[in-house]
Amino acid sequence: MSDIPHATTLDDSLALLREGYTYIARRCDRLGADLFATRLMLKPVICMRGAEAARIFYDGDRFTRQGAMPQTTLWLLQDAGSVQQLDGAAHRQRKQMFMGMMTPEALAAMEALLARRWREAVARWEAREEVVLLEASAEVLTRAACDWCGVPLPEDEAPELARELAAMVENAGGVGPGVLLALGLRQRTEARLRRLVERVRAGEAQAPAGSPLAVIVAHREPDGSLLDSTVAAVELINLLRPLLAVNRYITFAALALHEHPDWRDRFAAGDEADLEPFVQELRRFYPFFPLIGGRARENFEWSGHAFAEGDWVLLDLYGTNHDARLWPEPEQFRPERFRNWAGDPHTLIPQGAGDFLGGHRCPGEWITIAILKQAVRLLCREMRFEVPPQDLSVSLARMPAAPASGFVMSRVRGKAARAAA
Ligand code: HEM
Repeated sequence: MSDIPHATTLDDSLALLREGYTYIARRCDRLGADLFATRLMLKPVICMRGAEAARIFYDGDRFTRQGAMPQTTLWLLQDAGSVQQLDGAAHRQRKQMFMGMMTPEALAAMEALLARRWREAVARWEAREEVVLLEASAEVLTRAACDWCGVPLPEDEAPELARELAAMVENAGGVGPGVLLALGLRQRTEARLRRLVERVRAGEAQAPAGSPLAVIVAHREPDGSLLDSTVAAVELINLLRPLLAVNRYITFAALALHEHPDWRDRFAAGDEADLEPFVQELRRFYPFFPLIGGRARENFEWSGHAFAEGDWVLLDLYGTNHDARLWPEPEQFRPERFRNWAGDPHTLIPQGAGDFLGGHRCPGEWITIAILKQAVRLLCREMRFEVPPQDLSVSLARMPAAPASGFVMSRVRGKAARAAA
């Protein structure tokens, strides 16, 4: 690794924890390079950022996700046996299963389910003095996600499942006492979904026709076998958990609308011309996944560096979304920048880069955008609320990030209540 700059310290784990989302970009700026070598958790690693780095990392079959993340992060997020841990033809076949779920009709169905669950929740929020949007939207999304997936969820179990799924996201950073608790909760969720898969296969429970549950239960591996029931449960969680995780973007949407009331007024008036640019800017601007890890599957050269099979590499997602060469004035929230955006797959990369089927780009990107558009409509057009004094700061050292207060709303009133008043 002597051909590329090295970060100066012996091990940078503490610096990564301290600097969070800005860790890689700061060093790239300081070293004047898009890649550098360092050590994390005492292991050698190459960090890189930028559109060209994203292309190298995502296009082709150069990297595997196996052995590329701390174990606890893997267990809490994608887990063993999941699509993300597969490579080559096996990955493509499983990924096709996910992409097949993301039809325009299915996205529209999710928008409708979200609106229904949101309206029900607003009626409950009206009775409360204050509502923390980060938590409240997690529960709404859990209900909508289960509806969408075809997973039965008794009314009173939604808060508990929301807590279980949220704990997986909250603790994915892999440090702190919450990790063990989150792992325990995850085992419970996994066991519940495994039983559901087994009952559907035994004809004791119904999976709605065409639902993701029905698709996963019937999906076949390249060798023709059904998915093992544990793997099927893991892939169901790989729908439910990230669908809930969109609560962070919804909370950031509320923050952006609060801080840029001109946008809120436009959406409230029904002007949706810039709704998609607004949502894209949300995904670019606000922190979510800081980085993604991979291990080289082959020897290759890039940017004057010889990568060897087995090398551990981290790609900076947040830093690429804030790279001033790609996004002028990156620290300004400016949806206008997406008005005529050509859709380059390697520059806006909060959910990965490159191609969906050929690589590990997030299959949930379109549904995330659909949910966010609908959430902006619901926040602006279906309810009124006040934003009491609170700490809305977003620490870039905390991964995953969120406004410190979780975005507290008071005096929530829904459209129906407003019309009757
Ligand atoms: C909440 C917003 C989301 C963010 C920030 C996000 C982020 C990401 C990222 C960065 C990756 C790429 C991982 C890699 O390169 O290895 C990824 C992959 C994945 N995401 Fe998402 N995601 C989100 C929502 C979703 C949703 C809504 C779903 C499902 C409905 C989903 C399901 C998946 C799956 C299954 C993969 C693995 C894909 C593969 O390995 O081929 N994600 N996500």
